[in-house]
Amino acid sequence: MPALKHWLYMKEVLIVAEWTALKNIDPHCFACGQGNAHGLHMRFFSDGERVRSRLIIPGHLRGWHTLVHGGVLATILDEAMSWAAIHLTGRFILTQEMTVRFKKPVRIEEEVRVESCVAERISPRKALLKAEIRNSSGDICAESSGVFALFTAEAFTRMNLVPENMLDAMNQSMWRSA
Ligand SMILES: CCCCCCCC/C=C\CCCCCCCC(=O)SCCNC(=O)CCNC(=O)[C@H](O)C(C)(C)COP(=O)(O)OP(=O)(O)OC[C@H]1O[C@@H](n2cnc3c(N)ncnc32)[C@H](O)[C@@H]1OP(=O)(O)O
Repeated sequence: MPALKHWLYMKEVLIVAEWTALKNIDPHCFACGQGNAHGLHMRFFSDGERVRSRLIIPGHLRGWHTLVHGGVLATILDEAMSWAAIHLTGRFILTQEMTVRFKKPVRIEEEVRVESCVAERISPRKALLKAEIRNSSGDICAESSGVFALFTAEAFTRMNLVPENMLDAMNQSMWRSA
């Protein structure tokens, strides 16, 4: 897949940052699983400092009338922070806590973009992540911050949350691009 290009100007030197598609090995996740019939089918890209995705939120995920349900926006933010935590720290993760600020309504069937980054590596086992959702006009509609627990493969294995074969597949491929 051709990489998207993001142009950054720093100290008058033009740097081209490649946005690389990130590999997903779990087809069932509600947010990113490509095989989940009821899911959001999010795909992620990273330039090495940020992670981003864009999607159109389907009509069955509405709250009031044509507005996207706030819990769905929280899921999108959680997922974006999770992928940033995984791919930018190189660890397995669990969301430990998150805060969401809903700033503007988002409409169903409208394209939104979400972008996330690591704000602070609090300790070897914790990171603070941030994410924001923008509508098609570029307005920030929702933003979040969250504390993520970071696990080595060995520590994540001890948590016994993911079957061993899946853990192996993740371990072999999670930090490679698609
Ligand atoms: C995920 C990997 C994916 C790989 C990806 C491949 C490609 C991508 C594909 C697909 C991506 C999908 C991405 C989806 C992501 C979605 C995110 C979610 O929805 S996560 C679900 C919601 N969150 C929870 O369910 C957390 C529930 N909470 C907890 O489990 C605990 O609160 C926890 C672990 C976060 C903190 O535990 P405490 O509050 O008890 O903290 P303390 O007292 O420090 O720890 C107690 C003991 O727990 C272990 N422990 C805790 N944190 C640890 C850490 N960071 N490392 C190692 N061990 C740890 C240690 O044994 C520790 O004992 P000692 O302190 O060592 O004596």
